[in-house]
Amino acid sequence: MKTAILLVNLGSPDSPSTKDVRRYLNEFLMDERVIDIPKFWRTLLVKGIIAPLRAPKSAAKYVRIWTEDGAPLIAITEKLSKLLEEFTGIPTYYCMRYANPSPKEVLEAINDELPELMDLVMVPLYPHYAMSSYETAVEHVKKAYNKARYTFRLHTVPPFYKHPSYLNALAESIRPFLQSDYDHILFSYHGVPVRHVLKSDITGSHCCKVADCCSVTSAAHAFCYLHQVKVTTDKVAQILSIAQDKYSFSFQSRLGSDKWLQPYTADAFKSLPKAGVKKLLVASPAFVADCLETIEELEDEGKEIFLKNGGEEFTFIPCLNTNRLWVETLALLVDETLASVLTEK
Ligand SMILES: C=CC1=C(C)c2cc3[nH]c(cc4nc(cc5[nH]c(cc1n2)c(C)c5CCC(=O)O)C(CCC(=O)O)=C4C)c(C)c3C=C
Ligand SMILES: [Fe+2]
Ligand SMILES: [Fe+2]
Repeated sequence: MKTAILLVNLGSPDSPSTKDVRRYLNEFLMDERVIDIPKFWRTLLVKGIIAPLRAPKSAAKYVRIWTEDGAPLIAITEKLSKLLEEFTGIPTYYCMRYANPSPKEVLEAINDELPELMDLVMVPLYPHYAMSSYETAVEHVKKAYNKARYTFRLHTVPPFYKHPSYLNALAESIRPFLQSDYDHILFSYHGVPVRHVLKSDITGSHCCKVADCCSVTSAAHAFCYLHQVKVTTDKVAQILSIAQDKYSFSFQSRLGSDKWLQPYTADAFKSLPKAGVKKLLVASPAFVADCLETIEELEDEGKEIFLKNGGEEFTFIPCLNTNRLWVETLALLVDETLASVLTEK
């Protein structure tokens, strides 16, 4: 085989025990692209405060979502990898940014199992660019790849937030839910600190500096999480003919006291019922696999907040997971990346 695929996702703890969750949180939050403060202060903050305090609480949440196949995010990524291999006929592997399986061990396995390999296509399983998700995953895999001096080439699928095939797969996964008598659909994205958006602005003068920055054409958009989630939201709403006043977007999973992108999802769950939204649909397009942040934070906690504040029906729309159109989208993204490499040659 001359070509192979490597899916890269975020990763989950090895088990829902407090010890494994603490180890996972330490690795995750010590990443300089996630908590971007000097290493001395990051170490004090993460190892001294956040990980020890958060680990038992997060572990209890992981216990609630754990399945017989393990962590949902990993189990879904594994199934997706098998389906993609079946569909494309191309050997497909997966690794995680944090915890296991690590890029190092998977790259070694690929090298051992595919001696003829010439091109490995890495697919970061994030539709949108953020330094704390897409960028860190790509750089981590590249570091392991460069260290080992493999003979095969490594190529990377770019963020696909506005790729027609991804938008279509997402829209079709949402469409059946629109048959119900809903009042509003909320697109809830994982949040990031506003500072990260400013840092990723390659022009240094566009994001959050120009009025209505996300709508004004700029080279900054290639790296702007805020712009990209807005594009995904509007394009999916357009495909599904959802009226402008029937949808909105928000950001979840805030950590720490920094200013993160707003509006916050938890605030939306409180305010929407007061604005007359009794039947709510919630989609979460920043995640392509259901995980702690969707099953626990949206489906469980989110529903509770919404119902407590006067909401009547809360429906969570599952992530793309192992959806057939999503598998086809991944195959297309891989094909297009390989084609662009061949054109460059
Ligand atoms: C869009 C993808 C993601 C971005 C961007 C992102 C940024 C980000 N995350 C944290 C802190 C945590 N995130 C946690 C879980 C988690 N995050 C993502 C994706 C993105 N994170 C996923 C898919 C998951 C779920 C993992 C799973 O096992 O199911 C957690 C761990 C759980 C918890 O204790 O809440 C933390 C911590 C920061 C600080 C950040 C940007 C700076
Ligand atoms: Fe996160
Ligand atoms: Fe922007």
